[in-house]
Amino acid sequence: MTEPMIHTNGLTRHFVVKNETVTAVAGLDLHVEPGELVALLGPNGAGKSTTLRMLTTLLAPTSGTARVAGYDVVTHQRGVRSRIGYIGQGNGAGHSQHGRDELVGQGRAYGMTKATAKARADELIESLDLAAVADRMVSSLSGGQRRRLDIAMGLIHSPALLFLDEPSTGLDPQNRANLQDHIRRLRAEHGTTIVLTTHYLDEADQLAERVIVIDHGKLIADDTPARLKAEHARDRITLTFDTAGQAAEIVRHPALGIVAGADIRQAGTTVVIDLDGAARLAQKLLRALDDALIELARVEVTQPTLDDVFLNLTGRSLRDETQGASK
Ligand SMILES: Nc1ncnc2c1ncn2[C@@H]1O[C@H](COP(=O)(O)OP(=O)(O)OP(=O)(O)O)[C@@H](O)[C@H]1O
Repeated sequence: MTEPMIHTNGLTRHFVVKNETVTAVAGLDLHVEPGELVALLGPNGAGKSTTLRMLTTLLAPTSGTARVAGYDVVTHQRGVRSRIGYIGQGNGAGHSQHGRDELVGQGRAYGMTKATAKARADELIESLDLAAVADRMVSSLSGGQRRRLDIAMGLIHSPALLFLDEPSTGLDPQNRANLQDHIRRLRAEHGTTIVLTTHYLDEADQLAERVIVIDHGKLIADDTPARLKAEHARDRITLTFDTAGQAAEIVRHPALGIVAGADIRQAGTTVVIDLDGAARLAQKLLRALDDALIELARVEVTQPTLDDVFLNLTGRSLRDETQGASK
């Protein structure tokens, strides 16, 4: 049996701020297998970065244990560091050098020979699409190019496990999509285990095979995006009427018997119906409403998002809390 890439037991970190104890991470049990692409998702202050900093040996746990890439993060820090890459928030390549030189320098810092470091830098420049800019000053690169160079820096020593702390924050949608493609390719070509933190619900949904949702330092859900949505959220049919009075009438109308078992509520001029299998039932419902001569202003059928999952698990929206960060 192969050893898991990450295994934590009751991982906990407190900070003492002005005589008050802040629990940033509260007893996390995590398990990541080699080759997985996992997203840690949670609102601001949930404990994502603190978790990553403990897993990468940058911060000691207050209690609990963590084994990463075969080593204990407290007793074998060097072992962990030799096998992982870590791209923190806004760190990485310096400004005053050429990208290629930064990469070779980083390789040398890991004890690689000059020739090996150069060959590896060439390989990463190629695979992260940096050929056109690798010989420019780092300070002249765009945000997306900088992020890709940061990732190349984290990969110079061919780590088995790569941690990315909010890789897409600050990038425009096009650069985010491009970066996500590169992350997928890295995994496909090299089998690198990737653990990333993100505020972006769609990023976690599209990119990760497994999403670990953290809130107040605790794990609140851990599964594939599809299963999280199937288990913790339902499809939604939203009916909009011209007046709130019409909407109130519809809530009690027999035509809604079609969606018996659904969670039905009125909000102003809309009637929101949460149920499983909305696509199938929406058609029947519309036919029944039509037969009853009920006029609709608008109909919308939507699939649940990871935000719905978070909302159902915590009663709060992740979207509201992360608005500032998503701009
Ligand atoms: N060095 C520190 N000293 C005191 N408190 C800290 C420290 N680092 C983190 N915290 C607190 O621990 C909690 C978790 O912070 P952390 O940065 O891990 O969250 P996060 O999920 O990464 O948030 P974000 O998405 O905003 O980066 C927060 O309440 C934060 O204020």
